Amino acid sequence: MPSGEEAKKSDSRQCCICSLRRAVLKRPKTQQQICRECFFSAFENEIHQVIVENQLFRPGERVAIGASGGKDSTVLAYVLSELNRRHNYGLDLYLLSVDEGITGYRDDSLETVKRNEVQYGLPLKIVSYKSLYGWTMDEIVKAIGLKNNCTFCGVFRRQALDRGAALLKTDKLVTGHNADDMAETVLLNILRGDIARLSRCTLITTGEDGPIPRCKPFKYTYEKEIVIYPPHLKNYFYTYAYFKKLDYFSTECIYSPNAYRGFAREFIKDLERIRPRAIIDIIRSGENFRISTSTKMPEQGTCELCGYISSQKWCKACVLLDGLNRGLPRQGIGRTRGPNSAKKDGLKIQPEMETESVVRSKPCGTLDF
Ligand SMILES: Nc1ncnc2c1ncn2[C@@H]1O[C@H](COP(=O)(O)OP(=O)(O)OP(=O)(O)O)[C@@H](O)[C@H]1O
Repeated sequence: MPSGEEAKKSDSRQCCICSLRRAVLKRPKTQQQICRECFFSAFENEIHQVIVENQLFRPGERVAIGASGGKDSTVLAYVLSELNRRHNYGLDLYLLSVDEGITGYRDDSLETVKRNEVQYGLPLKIVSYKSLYGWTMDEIVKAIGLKNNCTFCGVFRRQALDRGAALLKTDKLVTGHNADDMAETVLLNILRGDIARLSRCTLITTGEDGPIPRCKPFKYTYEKEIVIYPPHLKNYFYTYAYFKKLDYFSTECIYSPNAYRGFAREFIKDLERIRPRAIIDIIRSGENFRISTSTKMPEQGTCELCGYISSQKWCKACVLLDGLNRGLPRQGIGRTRGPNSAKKDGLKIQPEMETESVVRSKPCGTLDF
């Protein structure tokens, strides 16, 4: 909620868009003082424009919405079903959830998605790590500990969403990644010097050469406009999810001490406080990066084991799974040697080699979307 002073200020102002109603919020993205109705229109129209200008969908397509029950994907499911109706996109929308097997977190958020299924009238499909990989995240964390578990979760989720979308026979998968997520990822890929990921992380649609294209309709949508800003940061905003009274799950993952990403996030929030455009500027910088034609890029192939897209002999999920199943849970973490490099140069992986490189690696989870 805004402080008393902020509330008083906006009480006395008229909406700068319609000049009819009282302004009830200052848009984080543009700093305009506007009324609730104009905020809804501006928020939804911007997303509609992004969808149209980038030709994200074609009439008749089946689209899976990656639904975690969290703020972004809940707002995405709501807005996309509204826009689909209003603008006759002609899409068949589905909710697709991945149950990572995190007791006390994902089981609760899945209850939210089950309610969203009824509230928005969208069919729901749930796929689980246990059924796809034979492991839950609770079991993985027992094997690897809290450090680096985000790597497993990110890699497995990516594939799980693709596999779920294939089961639903959808043409596209959309996720609720927002502008803040995008800016963070640009920054993290720069910090890691990961040219290949940097060149594709700002694309609104990725994976067109893979099993299923993925789109991010919230690419330019500020997190602060999606949901109320965390109260501990002392900055309160009435935002879309709040005004629309949407039913979402707001607890952080109990296994997410992803410190490196957390620093990037805080850095971007600090920049945004000084200059709200900073988030868009970072995304634009990412979009404008050009990789020299002489830079060697990884070639896309398929995993020898599971057939999933991979630039190595084994995809990352198979490397991680192989490590888990052989009691070497650190295999494939960071820049450790794994079956891919071992196969290439005929080396046998020694646990001590892995431990040494794990110390140098940083827990970033996956920096791809
Ligand atoms: N368990 C899941 N099942 C289905 N989709 C998921 C799941 N986890 C993440 N996603 C998809 O990936 C997007 C980004 O997820 P991430 O956890 O990085 O960010 P988030 O800001 O917490 O998103 P959200 O608020 O939607 O949970 C989500 O918006 C959603 O579309």
